[in-house]
Order: sequence, then C-alpha cells, then structure tokens
Amino acid sequence: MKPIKVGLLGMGTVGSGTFNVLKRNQEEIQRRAGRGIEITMVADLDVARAQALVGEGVQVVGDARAVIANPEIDIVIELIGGYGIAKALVMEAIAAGKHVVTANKALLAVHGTEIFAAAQAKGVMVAFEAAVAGGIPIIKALREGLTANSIQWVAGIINGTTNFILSEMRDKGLDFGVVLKEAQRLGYAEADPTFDIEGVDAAHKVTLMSAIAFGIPVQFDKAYVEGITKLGAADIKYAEQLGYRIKLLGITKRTAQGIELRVHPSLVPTQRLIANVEGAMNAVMVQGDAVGTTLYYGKGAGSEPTASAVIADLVDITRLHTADPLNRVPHLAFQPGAMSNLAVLPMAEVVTSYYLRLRVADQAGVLAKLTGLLADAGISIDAVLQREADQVSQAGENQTDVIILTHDTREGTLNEVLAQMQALPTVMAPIVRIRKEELN
Ligand SMILES: NC(=O)C1=CN([C@@H]2O[C@H](COP(=O)(O)OP(=O)(O)OC[C@H]3O[C@@H](n4cnc5c(N)ncnc54)[C@H](O)[C@@H]3O)[C@@H](O)[C@H]2O)C=CC1
Ligand SMILES: N[C@@H](CC=O)C(=O)O
Ligand code: NA
Repeated sequence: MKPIKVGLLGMGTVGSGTFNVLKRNQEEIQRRAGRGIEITMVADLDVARAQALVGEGVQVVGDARAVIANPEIDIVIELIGGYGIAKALVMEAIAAGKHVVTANKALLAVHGTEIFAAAQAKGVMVAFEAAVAGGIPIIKALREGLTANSIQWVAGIINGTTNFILSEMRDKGLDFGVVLKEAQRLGYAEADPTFDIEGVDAAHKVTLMSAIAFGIPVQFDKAYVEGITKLGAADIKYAEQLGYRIKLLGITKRTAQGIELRVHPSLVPTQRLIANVEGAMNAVMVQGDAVGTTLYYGKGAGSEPTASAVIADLVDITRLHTADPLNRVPHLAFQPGAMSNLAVLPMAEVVTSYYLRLRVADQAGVLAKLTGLLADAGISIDAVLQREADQVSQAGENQTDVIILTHDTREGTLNEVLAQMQALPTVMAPIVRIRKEELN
C-alpha cells in the first residue's frame, strides 16, 4: 500500500522535531501503523530555512494554503500556533476533507467547539495529543485507558516553562527573568511567554482535559487563571520550611455543584511524587472512581518529546482510516505481518551494574584480592565500602563486610568472577549480589 501523505504547516521547534523523528523511526512506525507515513509537503514563512531542514526531496512552500489545496495530502499537521492564521488553516483543511493533527492548545481551548463540530460534520479527525503535556500520552489515557471510570479530578503540572522557573529559582536562587530566557532558548516557552507565566497555557491544557474527563464542551472562558508572576522567592522558601513545594497546578474536579476548572500556584506536600517533578518535566494525576489515583510523568515540552505525540496521532489516524479493521489496534502494537525476530537475550548477556556484599575475614590483603579479580575480568569499580569498626563485632570478631558497587558489565563475566571470589578461603558466606539500575 502506498504511504499516507502528510502536509506539515510550521517548521519550527515542534515541526522540525516531527520531521526528524518520523524520518529516523520511519521503518518501525510503518510496522506499527500498517502503512508508511510520509511528510511530502511543508509550509513555512521562512522557506529557505525549512528547505534546509527537510532536504531537497520534500516540497517546501511559503503559502500554507498550497498544502491544503494539494489533493494528494490526506493529513495536515498544524504547528504554527496561535488563534489567527492557524484557525483559518485548520478550518480550511477540515473543509477540504483532511484529517488534522495539531499541538495548538490555545486554538482548541478557545475555538474547539467550532473546530470539532466542523470535523464531525465532515467526517475527519482532529487529533491533539501534543497539545496537553507534550509527549505524555494523557489524552489517550483519559479518552481510552480510563474509559471505565467516573473521573473525579485531574490535577497536573502542565506547563514546563513555569515548573522550570520555579525549580531553578528554588534550587539555584536564580532570577525569574534569567530562567525565563533560558526556557525560551530551550524551546519550551510559547511565542508569547506571558501565556506561560500567567497560567494561560496551563489553563488551555486543563480546559481540554476537563472536556475529555467530564464530557463537557471546551470552556476556556470559564477557567480561573492565576500565574506565577506574583509569587515571591520568600514564599517558595517559607513553603519549603513548612514541608511544601509550590507548583503551578491545573486542576479540574467534579463536585455535586458542578465542575471546578482552575490554574494557580499551589502548596503541595513535599513527600508527594508530584511535588518532586522538577525542571521542564510535566506530571498529571487522574483520580477515577474505579482505578483510584494514577500518575503520568514525562516531558511536556521541547522539540522531539512533543513530536512524539504528534506522530502518535498520525499513526492513530493512519490505522483507523487505512488498516484492515482487524488490525486497527494490533494485539501487540505492531501489525501481525510486521513482527520482528529480535532475540531475547540470555541473562548471561545482559549488561548492568551490581551491588555486591561479601562477608570476609578481617585480614590485610583481602580487599586487594577481591578488587584484583574484578580488574582482571575488566570490571571497573564504582565504589567500595567497608563496615565501620563498631559494626564488626556484630559480624564476628574476625569478619567484616565489604560492599562493592561495579560499573556496567556482562552478567556472564560477573558470574565467573563471583565464582572465583566465593571459592576464596577469606570469603566466609554466600556473596549477596543485587543488580543496580540507574533508570535515567
Ligand atoms: N515548543 C513546545 O515545546 C511545544 C509547542 N506546542 C505548540 O506547538 C505549536 C508550535 O510551537 P513551536 O514549534 O514551539 O513554535 P515555533 O515558533 O518554533 O514554530 C512555528 C513555525 O511556524 C512558522 N509559521 C508562522 N506563521 C506561518 C504561516 N502563516 N505559514 C506557515 N508557517 C508559519 C514559523 O516560521 C515557525 O517556523 C504551538 O501551537 C505551540 O503552542 C505544544 C507543545 C509543546
Ligand atoms: N510553553 C509550553 C510548551 C508546551 O506545551 C510549556 O512550557 O509547557
Ligand atoms: Na500529550
């Protein structure tokens, strides 16, 4: 089957990430989608810059309407932003019968009712996973994964720029303005950063989540919005002393009287997971009556994290509209005919690092012997710890514990060294080995 053809409007931070990730992972994405997905036409005001980014094989134009007018294009990705030209282009793409993927939360939070109605009438999809919490699949979780639940509330850190500012101010004592400039440099901030710092961007996102969680129309105009600009450094410090962190939260909650929809700085107990979400990271908590509380964490902004969500929407649309109905949601995510025969490794081939605890005779030269065996096998040591003198008597007058952290090595190699260590007369008990995962 021929690839599905996609037109991309706006080759900026997210547009270039989308192009690059789709190109880099095209083979794997095709095996999931059941059909190739190709960006064949791009529009940007800066044609030369966009052409340099996509290379010669892709047509680049300055007029986005030329993309919409191209009958070969099935899906239009809108990554220009704002309510102006972006709204006109999205409405025109829908009118032309194209599916639309957008990261534009401002547009959907304010004009969503009109846009979704037009798409419904035309029988096309408007997909917007990237619009809320960037790369975190929160729209899919709310819309599909949690579909059995009566959702009670959703609360999240959904603006990377402000979370970055609050973290840097607290940890490094940096000035608000300096950190904001850095967030802009890193591509997190909106074209108009007042949207970030005044809570408007978070309100756009929580408005969309509220609609999906409670089945209500998008109603940005009803949201209470308070940003972080009036927050003093002293409040961040005092909150910390009282056991709280200040986070800009977007909250929407079902109550007997109606729906709460609000964005404001909030004190959150420091021991909560969400209080420890730092930098530009996002996290969304969802409370459902059946599932209880769930938490979704990840990068809410930036070029490729946001692209990840844009492409997930492209795959959804491709599957729904072109795949064999049986394989729209392939059982194992990849189309049945596109499974890989990658081998699952035997444990001996796994590479990881280790914590070792050895009960040894408390004699000179024992430690050197142990570290020598590791060195001979090419296993480097990250840290060594010997029990304190006052702990020795508990282990026995002539014995002590040695703890060794290794760097990464093959499990098979370590097993050979462990066997040699265990055979030493100075090793007095079975060696304890715990694998170590940095998970970063
Ligand atoms: N940057 C981020 O981390 C995230 C951004 N978003 C959203 O994604 C959208 C795009 O954001 P960014 O990529 O950061 O913006 P950007 O400012 O980096 O890119 C926008 C691009 O659109 C082009 N453009 C402007 N007017 C145009 C027109 N009339 N026709 C064709 N091209 C035009 C610009 O030249 C620019 O290259 C926005 O809606 C934003 O809110 C969503 C999640 C994260
Ligand atoms: N400006 C936004 C970008 C993503 O939506 C943010 O800082 O989170
Ligand atoms: Na998302």
